[in-house]
Amino acid sequence: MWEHERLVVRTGKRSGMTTMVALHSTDAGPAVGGCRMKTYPQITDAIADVLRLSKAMTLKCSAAGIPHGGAKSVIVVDRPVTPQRRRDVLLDHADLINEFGGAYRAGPDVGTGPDDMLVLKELTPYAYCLPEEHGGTGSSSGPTARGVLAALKAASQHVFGTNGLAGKKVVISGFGSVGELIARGLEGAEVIVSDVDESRRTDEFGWVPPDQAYKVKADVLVPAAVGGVLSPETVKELDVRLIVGPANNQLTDDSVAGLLEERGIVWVPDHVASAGGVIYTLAREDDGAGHEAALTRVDGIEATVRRLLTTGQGT
Ligand SMILES: NC(=O)c1ccc[n+]([C@@H]2O[C@H](COP(=O)([O-])OP(=O)(O)OC[C@H]3O[C@@H](n4cnc5c(N)ncnc54)[C@H](O)[C@@H]3O)[C@@H](O)[C@H]2O)c1
Repeated sequence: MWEHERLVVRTGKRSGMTTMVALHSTDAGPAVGGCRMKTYPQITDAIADVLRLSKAMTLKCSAAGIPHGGAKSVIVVDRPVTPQRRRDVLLDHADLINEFGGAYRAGPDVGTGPDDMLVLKELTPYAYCLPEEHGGTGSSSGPTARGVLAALKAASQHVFGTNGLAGKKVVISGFGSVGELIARGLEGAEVIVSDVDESRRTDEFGWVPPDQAYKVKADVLVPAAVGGVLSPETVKELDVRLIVGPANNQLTDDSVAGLLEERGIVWVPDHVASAGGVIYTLAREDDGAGHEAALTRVDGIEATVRRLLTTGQGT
């Protein structure tokens, strides 16, 4: 069933590349979401991705109690992206954002960062997370990781009866900017990391090849790479008791939540665990909160997860 307010796909006049915005809902307020720059096998895969991700943003804002709806945008990488072409496609994308008249406000996502937001800002006021030297809050990876650690705190109390994960074995799939910060924040835990990029391997933490990350016997699994990693097939092979991570849209479909429950595996939905970045950014950039006050809001994810796990109600 179609449940989105709007989907607009455009061919950029400067770059010739395809960019799109999916507006899932503005019921709670103007929609926010990241701008993803990625290669897809087919254009229909990009459309499916932007639709799924925009819906997840509505859930994320709602669970975090943020007065915004959900949206997302995608820039489809279908040719080599030279610096000039990157700039051109970002300016094309800014034109598209402006078509929404403020109903969609974009931040960075996979494949984009604060410098890209600075380019958007040349043509649209609706861009978050500019570099700090340009008055923005920069990368949201730190607050996102902090939110996942807050979620892990509540969930470890619920599952293991422990205040933290000291002595527990934790596998992190995706040793990128958020995964690395989570690894460093897990005091006293045995941390095993995994990444498709071998160059991310470090002696600081244990290592498993990416195709083994969802099969290793451990206490906790942290999906911190891509979505669609929890499927009926992968769930059968899991040997963990708890899953909490930042990757968006971890389930291949909603029925997988039931399969995890049947196997006695506690899963904290990604729209709850990954909300630290958006909570922090909006607190600072829209509400004018200071750094510490914004982090206190991010830490509220711990109480949200505790409520979710004890009563089934996240908000
Ligand atoms: N950065 C944020 O503030 C934020 C906020 C909310 C959600 N997320 C989500 O969290 C996840 C991680 O974000 P990030 O900012 O750290 O991204 P990132 O690009 O810095 O890191 C992702 C890492 O995953 C690796 N990877 C890709 N495919 C993989 C696979 N199949 N198996 C194992 N590793 C794989 C990449 O090589 C990379 O090192 C993403 O799904 C992102 O959408 C991030």
